[in-house]
Amino acid sequence: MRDTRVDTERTPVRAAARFVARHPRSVGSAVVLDVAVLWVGYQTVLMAAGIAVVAGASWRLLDRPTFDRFAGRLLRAWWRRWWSYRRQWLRIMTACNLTTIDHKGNTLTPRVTWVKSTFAWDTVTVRMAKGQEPEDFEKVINRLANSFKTRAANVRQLKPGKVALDFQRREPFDDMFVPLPPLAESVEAVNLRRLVIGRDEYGRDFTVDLLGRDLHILLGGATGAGKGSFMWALLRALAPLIRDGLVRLWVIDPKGGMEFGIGEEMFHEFAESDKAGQKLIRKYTSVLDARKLELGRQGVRTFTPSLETPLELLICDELAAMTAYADKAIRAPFELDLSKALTQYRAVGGRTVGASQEPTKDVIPMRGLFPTKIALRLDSASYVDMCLGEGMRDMGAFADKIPEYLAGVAYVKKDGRREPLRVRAAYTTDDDITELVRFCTDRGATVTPIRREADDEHVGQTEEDIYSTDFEKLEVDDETDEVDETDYYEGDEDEEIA
Ligand SMILES: Nc1ncnc2c1ncn2[C@@H]1O[C@H](COP(=O)(O)OP(=O)(O)OP(=O)(O)O)[C@@H](O)[C@H]1O
Repeated sequence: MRDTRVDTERTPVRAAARFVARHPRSVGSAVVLDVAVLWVGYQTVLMAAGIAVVAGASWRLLDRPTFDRFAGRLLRAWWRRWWSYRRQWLRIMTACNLTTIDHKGNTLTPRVTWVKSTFAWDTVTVRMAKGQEPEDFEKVINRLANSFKTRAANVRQLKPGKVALDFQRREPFDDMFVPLPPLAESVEAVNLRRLVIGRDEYGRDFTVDLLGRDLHILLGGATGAGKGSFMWALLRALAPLIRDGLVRLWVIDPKGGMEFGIGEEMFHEFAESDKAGQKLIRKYTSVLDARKLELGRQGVRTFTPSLETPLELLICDELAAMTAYADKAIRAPFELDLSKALTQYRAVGGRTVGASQEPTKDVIPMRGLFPTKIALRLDSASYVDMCLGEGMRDMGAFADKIPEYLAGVAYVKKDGRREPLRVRAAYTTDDDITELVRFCTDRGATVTPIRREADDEHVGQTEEDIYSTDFEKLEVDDETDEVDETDYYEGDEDEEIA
């Protein structure tokens, strides 16, 4: 049986030309090295190589994530391409029945064209042999994973004739304990630009920047994936500011308060039904509209949380219950208000965290407005790009491959960063939540249970009224309401401080 990847009538020159064409970088590096040896002598080249190795090793030791981002993954991809994949390729392809025979009886073998490597996963791009289809690889995917000694593997068709094989080499969170950071005692100990809520795959703190990059956060995850752990870890990181009235929580838990009912006392507003949630967000937007007008009048352009203008954090646990499954009369105004919350309150301290089991466009039409997206374990591969953005799964965000036992593990995509990052949130138990609530309310409860109020401004309205919500008019209305709103909130804060 002959290997026909190279022509039967190959000459050394043709073989060499083909090799150069197929491996331009490796051949280029070898040529540069040879020229350098001839030019400056091998001692100098050896010394330069030694310095480069020591510098690289020190960089890796001091800051592994940046080393990995800029150099490590290239070196690893190059090494793994040669050592792990190409070296044993023919043997494993043959053993897994992934070769075909052409009309002349020649054996055709799939060919590795590219290898990409992240901290935990390798992606091997393969040109299939004639007569193959992606299903041929799918059928033997576990055999491939075992042959290459990887934990898991996965096949994707990239385009006709090409597939990507993803191999998971390691699972950093198997051995990494993610501790719950201790409660900060004072406001001064909290940095809103670095709220620690977990660890990343390198063992670094995973932080959220509520003043800059992470204005609004969308969490996508199947049931039990651990969405709650991200939200509670964030609240825990904000604890002293919540206690002192510098952060106010507006929480919508439309599934009857299953997730957040336990923390009701520490919330400024709490809604545990879709109807109450819609009222809550309406109130939220009117408060921030009023603030926008007021700060605009004063010419204030940079937001600093204060007792007069606290950071207003809106949390919605199951967005789908508000945007997809609620009555149209609730859904339509909620979507308008949520879109407004995501686009208009950056400079006046409005922040939003939303969670959903189905991060599809139908369910969350405004998902593109969340600058930070976190994909926990998802039910389907197609949800990954829907949650994190186009092409993120190809870049290594295999959220659909996160095993159930790794609750709280997720891929994060932040605006301005190309690659997804794998992280795990610290887990907040019910006892930790009780401690948190006690801590945040020891100077007086902050909750104003909106759901118990009977002032539903939509009661008696027709669907048409609600659809014709006019934001310009709303702003005028807000101006009229402004004094009431401000009085109402300042009163609340004063009580808390006293
Ligand atoms: N960060 C974490 N670390 C370890 N275990 C976790 C973590 N987060 C969640 N878990 C485990 O997973 C379980 C489910 O978590 P959680 O209720 O937060 O999921 P969820 O995504 O909010 O689910 P649902 O959508 O059904 O509310 C928890 O009871 C806990 O045992």
